[in-house]
Amino acid sequence: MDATQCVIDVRSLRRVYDGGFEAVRDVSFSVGRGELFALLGTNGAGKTSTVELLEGLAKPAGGQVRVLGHDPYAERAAVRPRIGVMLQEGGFPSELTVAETVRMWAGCTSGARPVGEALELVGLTKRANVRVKMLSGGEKRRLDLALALLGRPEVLFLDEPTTGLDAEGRVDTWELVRELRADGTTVLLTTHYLEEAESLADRLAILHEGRIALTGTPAEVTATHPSRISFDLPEGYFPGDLPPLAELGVTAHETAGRTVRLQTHELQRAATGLLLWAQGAGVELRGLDVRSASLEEAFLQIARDARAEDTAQDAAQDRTKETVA
Ligand SMILES: Nc1ncnc2c1ncn2[C@@H]1O[C@H](COP(=O)(O)OP(=O)(O)OP(=O)(O)O)[C@@H](O)[C@H]1O
Repeated sequence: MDATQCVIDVRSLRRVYDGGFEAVRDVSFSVGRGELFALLGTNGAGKTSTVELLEGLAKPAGGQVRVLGHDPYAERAAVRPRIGVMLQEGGFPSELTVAETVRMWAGCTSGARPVGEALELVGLTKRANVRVKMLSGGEKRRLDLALALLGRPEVLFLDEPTTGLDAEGRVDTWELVRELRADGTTVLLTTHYLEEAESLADRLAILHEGRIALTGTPAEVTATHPSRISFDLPEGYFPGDLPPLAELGVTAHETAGRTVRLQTHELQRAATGLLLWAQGAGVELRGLDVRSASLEEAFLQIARDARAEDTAQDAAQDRTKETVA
């Protein structure tokens, strides 16, 4: 990526908490101007720990972070006015009203949007005179977002922006984030919602136990996993009666009872071949289920692989203990 276009650059980043726990291990990625980059991961994967380093809220134990060409921790004064931050926990004074909160924040923000405009952006206009303590969880998230947007930031960090929002609120927030991106704002987002990353992100990384397990565009990450087809073998037919599966682009198959399960990276070719075969044979493929590869599948596979690795490591440790004993 051209250095002038690179807005966030992270190299071999590490974060170690007191007590020695390494929450971020050798994380590297970069985000270009106007791009939306999503960090995904299971609970405790290290998303917030990473984002806090990018926001300059903590000093890395190793590696390097550059935001808009600066070290966000050491050169906070240069970076802070140009970024907007929506933390997971906002924590505003609960006795102030929504409008008072935004006004107070605007007082500390150079070039702040008018209060009414900020509230309008996040759909809180009608709640302007309500005390913060009376807001719902979703409304508090909107207020958080309004504050992050106050200074018209060049770079926006959104840590789980739609957690706690109802379906309509989520869609509204997605629309707003799309508009901000279209206006040239660079966005780094963490989320638990795979459809959120799939629909918004230009590129994403899936974190697992502090490391990037997979990264790319949503389409690239999805393509690392196969699509699946399953169906019941028609009465009187055996797996050997099916057309040659390799010729249909099937990469793996198994039969359990009468159910056949296939995996393929060429879904259309495999499905068409099977349906043509069924039509030619005059049989029905009962229970036919065709699923294209999804981000969810890629995500779940990482969790499964990690569990299998943990189990293998535990077994190896048990064997070592037995040998020592
Ligand atoms: N202050 C801290 N001291 C020690 N360990 C911490 C601290 N904060 C977080 N951790 C640990 O670091 C790991 C990563 O936490 P982090 O909050 O970054 O994960 P996350 O991916 O954002 O999770 P979630 O999706 O649940 O918000 C977790 O194991 C967590 O328990």
